[in-house]
Amino acid sequence: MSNRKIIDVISGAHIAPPPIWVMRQAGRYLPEYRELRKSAKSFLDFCYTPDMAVEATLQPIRRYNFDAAILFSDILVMPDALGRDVHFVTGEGPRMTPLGEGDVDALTPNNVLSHLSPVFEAVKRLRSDLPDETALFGFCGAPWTVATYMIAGRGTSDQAPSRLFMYQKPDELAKLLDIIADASAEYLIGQLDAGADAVKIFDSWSGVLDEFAFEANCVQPVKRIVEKVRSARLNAKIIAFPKGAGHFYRGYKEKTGVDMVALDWSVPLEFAAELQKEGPVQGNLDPQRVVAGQAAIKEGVDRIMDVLGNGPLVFNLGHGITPDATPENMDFLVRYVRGEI
Ligand SMILES: Cc1c2[nH]c(c1CCC(=O)O)Cc1[nH]c(c(CCC(=O)O)c1C)Cc1[nH]c(c(CCC(=O)O)c1C)Cc1[nH]c(c(C)c1CCC(=O)O)C2
Repeated sequence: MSNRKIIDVISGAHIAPPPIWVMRQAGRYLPEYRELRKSAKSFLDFCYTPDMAVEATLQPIRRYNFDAAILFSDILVMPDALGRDVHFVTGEGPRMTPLGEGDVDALTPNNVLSHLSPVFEAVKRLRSDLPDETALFGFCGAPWTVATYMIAGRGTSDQAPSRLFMYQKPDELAKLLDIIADASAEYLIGQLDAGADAVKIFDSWSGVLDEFAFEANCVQPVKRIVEKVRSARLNAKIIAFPKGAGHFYRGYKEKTGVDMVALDWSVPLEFAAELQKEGPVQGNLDPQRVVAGQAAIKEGVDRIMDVLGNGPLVFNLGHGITPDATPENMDFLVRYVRGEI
């Protein structure tokens, strides 16, 4: 047993009430985040300034004493470190020049660790600033999800440009996924060495692929990262979030080798209970319930706890909290899950 509950659950323990943290727990629903954000030149500057990244990470811990803090950063620091021109347009999202002819070969994987050294500095400071019982998570994007932004140059609703790229340039895609996977493994090892207790791989766009493409573009690259990280750091705790994987959640833990799988809110609870027999699960409240208010939160939490509460569970939302959720509703969620109200 460790003194960090979430780490015990990731190792397979059942803890009641379940430990809780929330995807995007540092973010625009918090007034103190919006205030801090104003002082940053750009979103990437925010991520690369350890003082700011540390402060943003700690804000939700001060308010809600979550059982885990997640490093404040973004999955798109990876294409930035690989030499693409990443920027964030306020109110719209990330932008970069779509990959063109020869661009994959021109990526700069050897620069990644030095480019991302401010992130390691933030992790180091966080581990010493956080309460001892609060776990610290590092993270990266999964290769497929990161690749979708690099190929399209922006977020799209169905990743049609990346699916087309996959059929037209399969070798180019395979090369790209390998480059991102290897750089991401190094990046996660760096975060673990700086003090992260566990790392999470976000595959937010795994739900747009057929069974063959899911296996090749989501399962295999995540497995590659897990193997590389574990060959360097045997006991690394690794979580993955293959959002929208649906049926493909079955067996995902075993195939990739991760310790815990995060579930989106579309996963039926009875199916989630079967997945929980494969190992610990995290999830999966619809974030809109935290916008809607107390009745919606109670109903959703009760349903999850009825079905998943007797096994290894980390309570979380099924995706990130949205900016229109209120800090008061978040407070209610945390206290309700902890049985304080
Ligand atoms: C796909 C993805 C991205 N980033 C991330 C993912 C995977 C998880 C998911 O699916 O949500 C991951 C991410 N992004 C952010 C974190 C920080 C840690 C935390 O969860 O609190 C994490 C873990 C901060 C952020 N990343 C971003 C913000 C908002 C930007 C701002 O504050 O100006 C935050 C707090 C920007 C971002 N970053 C990304 C997009 C599409 C956007 C724009 C959409 C939006 O604005 O919500 C890419």
